[in-house]
Amino acid sequence: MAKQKLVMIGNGMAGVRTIEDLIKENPDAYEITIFGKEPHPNYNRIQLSNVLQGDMSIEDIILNQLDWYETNKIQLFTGETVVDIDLDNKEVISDQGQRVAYDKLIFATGSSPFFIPVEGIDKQGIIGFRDVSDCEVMIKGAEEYQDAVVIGGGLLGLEAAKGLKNLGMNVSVVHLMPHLMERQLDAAAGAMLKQELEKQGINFLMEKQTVEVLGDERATGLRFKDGSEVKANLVVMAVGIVPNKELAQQAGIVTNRGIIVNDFMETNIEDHYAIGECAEHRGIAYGLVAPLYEQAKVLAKRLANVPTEPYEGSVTGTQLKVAGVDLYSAGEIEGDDQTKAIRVHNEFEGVYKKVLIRDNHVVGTVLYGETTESTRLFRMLSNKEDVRDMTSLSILQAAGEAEEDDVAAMADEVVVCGCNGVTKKTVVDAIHAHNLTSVNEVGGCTNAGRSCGRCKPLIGQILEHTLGDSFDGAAAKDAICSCTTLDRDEVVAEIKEKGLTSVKEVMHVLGWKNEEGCSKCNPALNYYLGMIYADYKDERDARLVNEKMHANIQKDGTYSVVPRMYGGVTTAEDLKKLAEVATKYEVPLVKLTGGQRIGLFGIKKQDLPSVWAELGMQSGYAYGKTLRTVKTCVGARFCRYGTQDSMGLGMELEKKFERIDTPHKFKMGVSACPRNCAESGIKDIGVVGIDGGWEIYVGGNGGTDLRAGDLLYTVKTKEEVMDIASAYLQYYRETGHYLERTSKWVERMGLDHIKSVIEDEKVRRELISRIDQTLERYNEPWQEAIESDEIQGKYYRPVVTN
Ligand SMILES: Cc1cc2nc3c(=O)[nH]c(=O)nc-3n(C[C@H](O)[C@H](O)[C@H](O)COP(=O)(O)OP(=O)(O)OC[C@H]3O[C@@H](n4cnc5c(N)ncnc54)[C@H](O)[C@@H]3O)c2cc1C
Ligand SMILES: NC(=O)c1ccc[n+]([C@@H]2O[C@H](COP(=O)([O-])OP(=O)(O)OC[C@H]3O[C@@H](n4cnc5c(N)ncnc54)[C@H](O)[C@@H]3O)[C@@H](O)[C@H]2O)c1
Ligand code: SF4
Ligand code: FES
Repeated sequence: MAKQKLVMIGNGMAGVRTIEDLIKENPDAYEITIFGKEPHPNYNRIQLSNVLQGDMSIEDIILNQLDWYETNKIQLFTGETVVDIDLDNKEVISDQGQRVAYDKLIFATGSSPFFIPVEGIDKQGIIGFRDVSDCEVMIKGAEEYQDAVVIGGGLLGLEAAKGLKNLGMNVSVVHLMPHLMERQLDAAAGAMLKQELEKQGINFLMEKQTVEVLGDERATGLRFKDGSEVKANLVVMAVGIVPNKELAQQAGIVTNRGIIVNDFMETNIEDHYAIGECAEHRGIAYGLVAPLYEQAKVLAKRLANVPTEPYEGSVTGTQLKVAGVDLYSAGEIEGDDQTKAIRVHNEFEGVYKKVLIRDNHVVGTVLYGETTESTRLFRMLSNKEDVRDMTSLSILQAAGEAEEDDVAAMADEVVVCGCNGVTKKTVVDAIHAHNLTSVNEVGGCTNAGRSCGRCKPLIGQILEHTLGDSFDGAAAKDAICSCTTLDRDEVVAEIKEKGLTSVKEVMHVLGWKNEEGCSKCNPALNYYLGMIYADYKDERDARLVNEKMHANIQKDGTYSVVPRMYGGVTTAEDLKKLAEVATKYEVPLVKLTGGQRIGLFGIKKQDLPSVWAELGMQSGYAYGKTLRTVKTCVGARFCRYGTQDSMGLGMELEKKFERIDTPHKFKMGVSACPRNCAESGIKDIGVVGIDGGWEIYVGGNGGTDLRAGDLLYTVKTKEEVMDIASAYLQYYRETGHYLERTSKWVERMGLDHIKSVIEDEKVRRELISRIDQTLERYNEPWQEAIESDEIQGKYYRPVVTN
């Protein structure tokens, strides 16, 4: 018997999830055709905020690669829009003139951004934030223009604003109401959010009604009802969305705000269904994936002819995906005469929690600054749990504890992944049935974690609990330490995705087993945070002892002091100072180091600040995971073989990159001819002068893992050396594992791959720009210690005991 033909209009998140579920129910039920207006396979629209913020690429957010469609024999037409439906003949008609017949038709057309109908709204430079192309326009706009305005201070507007800010624009958010996200937050939480985002450099224009877009062809600004104006060459509309219902409406299907469906996602015309944001169910068109995926399950079963419960609507919870903001909101926000509120407002710690209760049931919650209770409160809310026997404190505090501390105590029916409605039991069953050992594998099997990603740490804990020792065995190989099961890439991705900004926050949010962390993860997390955020405020206490002290501890408990001698060059003045200090403090050993400088060994901890003050020199970071030295030969200035100014280039390199944090220590060498007196062949970056230029070697190592450097490039000028060194160093910073030397990193990444990255002009420029931004954050640590009584008290004064 010929298969029935199923056509779906729209290749987005809700629609494709329906097809995935349908295939699981019955892979052979239909011959499936999908039309997608966008040129991409189905991708995770939720993560567009991360694409805009530069943390992910389009490739990273693809949910179904093209081979998924092929494997499942789905005919996919991308970049093709359905423009009409012939209901009588059951055919869809595309903008490319294609007619495709169907037995059943699904509308999965999503929504479009709402554009406020004001004068000038059709000018250039005004866009929504809905798809990949919008992201591309914004990213390009940020390269050309300075001033961006986002209209709408809701979820989408704030995520757009943060993305544009990260792209280096001046960003103002125009909001109609007195506080931000008024659909999700009350005034108190809204004010806290505004304050945090202002700290992050976003400007707010509250209670402003836009009446006109200024400018000729392109927007130059906005005018408001009160007569005031703001400059803007890029305007992002984020004032809500409108379901794409026109096609259905044209065809005679009943619509209201969206396409009206019953509890089985059926429209008023047989064999015609609607799913996702374009559908209106019991008066609601949802704009979050969790309810849409619930709808998808029901529709998939309906299409597969499998009995299903009806879809009766959803309670939704939301969070904002912006760095440094931890908020959660579900259900009612303000309450009424019948509701009682439990409220905690800790202004000192920036925490606000409100739970609304009516008739002994939680009906709403707003959390700001601390959201560990969100899953539990949401469950109480959606399950309509009776709370009459609970105290107000236990309603607030009971949440989170059991889940966090004891996965074993978590009931089977607890929803682990809110976006995808996956329970603990589903995860555990999948782990057993399919021998799953990683969070990604659980996602592949159950969908848990495949949307916003907030639940991934909890899935990790369930994996660990379920597999016990065998999980440790499977995960330990990659986990950054035994406090977590997450590996380096997962931790970095989570930090970016959730906008985590401190070591403690990472440990807390990602469910560290040991809340203080250990000596492995503390410095590693501090490094990764500093690598991700150019303006990161270093957490000194998270560092290893030598870096914390800014001096190398010796075997007898004393310290060494090794000041910078850029390029191994010193002066009589500096030598005199070193001699005076060595005499005054009775320094037991004055030694030339392997890196061409002079070290003072055996200095008492309490003498360190005064030694540094009297030397008046810069720290040589002989203790740091950073640039140590740039060894140079005398080069063309004095040596008869020298072809280049090796000392000049070496000093320039050292001055530029001193203090930059790297995954491990980093050494450079510059020799002015292939005789290589500065041992450039065994340096992390080694530069060798040749006639008319320089050779740049990378990945060399003269330590325990002896390795000769690989030739990366031959260039003509010093400027090119500086650029390549910048890009190379930054790429190592961004992809290296903490404590991985470049000799290992080059082998892991592959020299050809590194070359291809650096050769891409755009990528190279971006890497250089990021390292330049990061370099701005460093101060001279010895100077800081000299000037700060607090630092001296905390780190260098002896502890007095009575
Ligand atoms: C930046 C951003 C961040 C978000 N963050 C979150 C979040 O954190 N959490 C959350 O739950 N939700 C979030 N959302 C909302 C979530 O992405 C949507 O709810 C979800 O994508 C809706 O799925 P859908 O399939 O209904 O629509 P879509 O994913 O929009 O898919 C519809 C597809 O249909 C195509 N289409 C439309 N008309 C036609 C036609 N005539 N012919 C062919 N193709 C057509 C469209 O081009 C589109 O590709 C976010 C949305 C955005 C834009
Ligand atoms: N983190 C998330 O869950 C997330 C992130 C992004 C988008 N989304 C979804 O995407 C959809 C669109 O988001 P959204 O933020 O555009 O919609 P929204 O309706 O949630 O917020 C729009 C905001 O714009 C304000 N506004 C309306 N008219 C205005 C005007 N003329 N001037 C200034 N402000 C005005 C409103 O007061 C409101 O706060 C929603 O469904 C949302 O749930 C969710
Ligand atoms: S590397 Fe060449 S230029 Fe430099 S000191 Fe040695 S011989 Fe002279
Ligand atoms: S809660 Fe969003 S992916 Fe699991």
